[in-house]
Amino acid sequence: MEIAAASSVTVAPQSRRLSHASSRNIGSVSSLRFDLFGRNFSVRNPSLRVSASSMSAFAAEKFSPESFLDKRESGILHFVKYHGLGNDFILVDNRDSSEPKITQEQAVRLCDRNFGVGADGVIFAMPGVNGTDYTMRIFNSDGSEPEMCGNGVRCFARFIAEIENLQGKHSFTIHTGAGLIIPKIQDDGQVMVDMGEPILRAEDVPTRLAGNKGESVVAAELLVDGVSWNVTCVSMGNPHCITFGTKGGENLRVDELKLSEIGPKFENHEMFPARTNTEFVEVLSRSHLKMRVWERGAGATLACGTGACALVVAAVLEGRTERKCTVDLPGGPLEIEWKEEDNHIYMTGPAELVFYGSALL
Ligand SMILES: N[C@@H](CCC[C@H](N)C(=O)O)C(=O)O
Repeated sequence: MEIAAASSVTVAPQSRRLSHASSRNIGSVSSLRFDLFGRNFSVRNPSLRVSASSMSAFAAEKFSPESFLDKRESGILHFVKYHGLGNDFILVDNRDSSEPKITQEQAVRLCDRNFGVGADGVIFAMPGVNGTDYTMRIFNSDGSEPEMCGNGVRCFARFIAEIENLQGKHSFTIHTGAGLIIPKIQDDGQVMVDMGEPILRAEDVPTRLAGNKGESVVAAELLVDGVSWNVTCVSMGNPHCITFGTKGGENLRVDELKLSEIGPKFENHEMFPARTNTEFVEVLSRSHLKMRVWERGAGATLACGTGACALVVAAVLEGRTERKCTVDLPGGPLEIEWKEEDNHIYMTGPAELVFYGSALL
């Protein structure tokens, strides 16, 4: 049985128990809606029996993902949490507006793993522009706004399929800060994304390191805390600094890295005017790489899709691998191919729904 309780239901703020002057037992419920401090709340499967006094009790509409997302109470954000290989996001249905439903400060609070929902970022599904189906915007967990997110766009595709109630194979055109991105949901649920072309011109990455291969920065020297690292700089719309190790040093063993010490030094290095994401990479074979990432605005994450694409480009430019590679990230593998015929990078990997929720703003 589902019950929607109108505003005449009162809740004792401290005990959080329904209070009632005179009561009429209306049985056990599987879903309850009520007002608290002027806000509407939903409780599924409440372990209580509800008594109604002067209130009017009536059957609510069925509690389903669609009706859940359609509610627009002020002060409450309905969201769906997804992850792509452990890189996790709060997805917001923003299809009715080109302004994000929450501020960057609110995103920081929601992403907090102790005081909020917990996520690496918040992603907004917005109306398309210039003939595209949708626009994707994202706030990092520190509130900054990146141009693009690879794992996020796979989650975005699954989210759209969910809220548009689409089944099976689907493809969308998505406008992002990195231009047009086209994800395709495959039969097995994995998402293949045309991530477009890499940007290599130093100024456009952006990096202040001087181009050493034409205008690109490939296997160049970057001094970090007195240590000389070998870096290649690639933008996938967002900036990446890729390193396979120190100058003249051994191949990196990424498990041995002190990522939280070294990561912020790359992220905030003066050579990166827009800060940078950094991928530390170990070459396992000419088609198999292993990486750990320190993300701009989010720190150590379990996966970075744009990072995996950028590092395959770097590995090819440095002559370390073929153009098609499996990249092992802490959260699992991604398949990446940098195609010669169109210069586009294709990324294939999973995106999983974790839970639906509502958060107080
Ligand atoms: N994890 C993402 C990248 C998210 C944006 C990044 N932190 C930035 O600031 O550029 C991915 O999967 O690509």
